[in-house]
Amino acid sequence: MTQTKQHEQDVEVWVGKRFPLTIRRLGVNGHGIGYYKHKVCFVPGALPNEVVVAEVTRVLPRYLEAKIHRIRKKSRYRVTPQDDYADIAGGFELENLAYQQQLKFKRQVILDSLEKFQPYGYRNYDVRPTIAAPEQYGYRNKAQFQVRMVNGKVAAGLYQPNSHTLVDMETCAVQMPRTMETVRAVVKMIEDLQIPVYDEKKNSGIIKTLAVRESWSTGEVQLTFITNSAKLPHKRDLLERIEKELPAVVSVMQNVNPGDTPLVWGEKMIHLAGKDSILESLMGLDFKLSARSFLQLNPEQTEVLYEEASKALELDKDDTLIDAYAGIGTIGLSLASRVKAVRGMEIIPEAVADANENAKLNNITNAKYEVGKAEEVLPRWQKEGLNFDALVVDPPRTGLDDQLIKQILKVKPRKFAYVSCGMASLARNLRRLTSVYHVDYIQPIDMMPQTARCEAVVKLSLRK
Ligand SMILES: C[S@@+](CC[C@H](N)C(=O)[O-])C[C@H]1O[C@@H](n2cnc3c(N)ncnc32)[C@H](O)[C@@H]1O
Repeated sequence: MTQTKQHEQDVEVWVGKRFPLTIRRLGVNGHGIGYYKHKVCFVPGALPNEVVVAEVTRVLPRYLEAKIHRIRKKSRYRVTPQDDYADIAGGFELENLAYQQQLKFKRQVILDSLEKFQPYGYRNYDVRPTIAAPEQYGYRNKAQFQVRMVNGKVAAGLYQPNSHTLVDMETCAVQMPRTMETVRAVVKMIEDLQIPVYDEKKNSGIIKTLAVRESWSTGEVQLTFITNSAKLPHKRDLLERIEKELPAVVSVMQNVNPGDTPLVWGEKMIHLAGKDSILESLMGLDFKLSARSFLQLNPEQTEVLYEEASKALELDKDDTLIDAYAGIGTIGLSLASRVKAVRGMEIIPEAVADANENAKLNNITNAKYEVGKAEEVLPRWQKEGLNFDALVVDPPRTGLDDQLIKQILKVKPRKFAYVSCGMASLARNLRRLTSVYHVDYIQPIDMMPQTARCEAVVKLSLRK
């Protein structure tokens, strides 16, 4: 195409322009994708095979973003979302799509990532059908909502996609009901007591975020105020009301995270009232859970995920298992009775303290956790003479660190399960891992219905 033609096409598109668009497929973020004059156009909420009238919301050099102005031809898989704001707030991209199709989409995301990164032999991988979640709503154990003033009132919720416009969420159907009841009650208390909430433009005010986590097994709730400073005005009145009005809240914490930072959590924790943790039970074990520690968001499906990790490892009594990126030790501890020893590492100190305490709590004497980066701790353990046969890794969405991959390729543990929540990083990591390992299968598991997020367990074995 000549430069002049390209230019003519660009000026033909502007914010607000409307045109009919056929949706060809869903992108990794769950947004509908169509092509307007050969340019990719992302339309949140639009489904494959639909024809919509799209209204452009953003023009970028390589693609367009648009919203649905009207649906001309509806997908037969379109369903009515339970949340009014499903199309407004970010994070519920698939709420319009029938659940069976959501499961297919999640498997397809894996296939697309493999196609993009092309790890060795990828065309022959056994990518299994996605395991469905038992509950498609009401499963999520943690609400982490920003708190701001919206139209003169205290609001708590999620941002609109690509913006800092907060959607005040009075309900949220994917959340466990008690997490939402707690958020709304606390919003009212903040409003009544006139506690200043954060203003990012002025970097003023105190309460930035509310994090509410509920234990699936015990019903205990932990409430954390994430604040702009260690000061919390009207603290005594606030804690009194929480105690009186919210009996399920057994732990109240404050996390201090000053300034306008992209990170939600800061380093400093202050214990405000009750216990400093809540108790969760998974796989027949009890787990103490601190506010900053990671726990899977769908506890019921977590048991399925860990069972899949266990299947992929095929452990036996003489194995030493490394639980890398361990969180509070849920994977390693749930497998400890099947092996000789478990060693694990994790970067959040409170999580490691929880993991070691959780071992004691469950009378597990063959498991030990350490604070540190997997890529640094593992080589040290090697130098100290630790031999291991089995490895489970469960990294954040960014995937495995390069140094860790190098180490794994050197040590070559026989049994290796990769639990992944980032399909692009998984496919990228497999490119390197497959120089030594064979991908026996990839098992997708739906941990987060209504969202585009995918989780998978990969069974790897040494190449012959
Ligand atoms: C996806 S979570 C998995 C936690 C745990 N396996 C579970 O199932 O609950 C990833 C964990 O890795 C930790 N982490 C992040 N980077 C790390 C690193 N370089 N080394 C060790 N742990 C890390 C995070 O703090 C987080 O707890």
